[in-house]
Amino acid sequence: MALISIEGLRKRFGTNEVLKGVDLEIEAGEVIAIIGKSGSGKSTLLRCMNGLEAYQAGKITVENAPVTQDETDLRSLRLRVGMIFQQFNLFPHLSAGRNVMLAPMTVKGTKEADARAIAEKVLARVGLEQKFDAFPEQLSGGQQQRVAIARALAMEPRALLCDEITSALDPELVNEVLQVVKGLAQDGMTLAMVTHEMRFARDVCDRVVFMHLGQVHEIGPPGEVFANPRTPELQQFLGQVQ
Ligand SMILES: Nc1ncnc2c1ncn2[C@@H]1O[C@H](COP(=O)(O)OP(=O)(O)OP(=O)(O)O)[C@@H](O)[C@H]1O
Repeated sequence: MALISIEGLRKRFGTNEVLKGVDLEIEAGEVIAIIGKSGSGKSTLLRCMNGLEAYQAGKITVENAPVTQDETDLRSLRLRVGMIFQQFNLFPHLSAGRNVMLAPMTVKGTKEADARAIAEKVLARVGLEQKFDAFPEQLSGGQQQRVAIARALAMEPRALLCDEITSALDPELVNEVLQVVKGLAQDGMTLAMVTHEMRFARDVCDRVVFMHLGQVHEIGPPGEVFANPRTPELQQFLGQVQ
């Protein structure tokens, strides 16, 4: 049984159909890179998986529970699936530690002392155990994104969805964030990443999903997808990004 299962997913904004029947199964512990041209529907696919966007047709389940816009379903989904965005979205008036503590305290009702212990643990996991009391403006972009990853981890999710999480960073800060994600992958976290980092996709991911015009156009292990693209669309895309 796949951890995340997507069947015949269709999503439109007004008359613009952005996802045109997406099928995808993600197993527990799998690391998936979602690649494709701008506008091919990558972000929309992730946002549908996390209940941030409603969809018109098809079915998404996480651990067999349907992803819908129903409040109860959404609350249970938030406990199981975390999402990290291009923008870090930290509260500027709260320390790194407090940013991390907030999620379990507000969503799960975790007591303050327990939330603090969780925050210390997850900040250590992203290499920021020294930065509990630092405010976002005192941190680099890479460090802020690592706090955002820690905040997602504080919910003890079954899967993490990452939407271009290094795209807002200066090039020299990209690697420290990717290293953290690589560590999570090695620890068995289920990950779906929309990314432009082809080397990361090749080195770390189990499978690569190439989106084109709102559909999964090619899918397979990176060794196959990058070395032997079957369609001209993927050949052209790889020619542009590599
Ligand atoms: N909230 C929205 N309202 C209307 N149209 C939207 C909305 N979000 C996305 N779209 C449209 O959906 C299409 C797919 O967008 P999406 O962001 O999923 O693509 P993408 O592959 O992630 O692209 P990028 O790499 O540029 O982020 C685009 O045509 C976009 O304009």
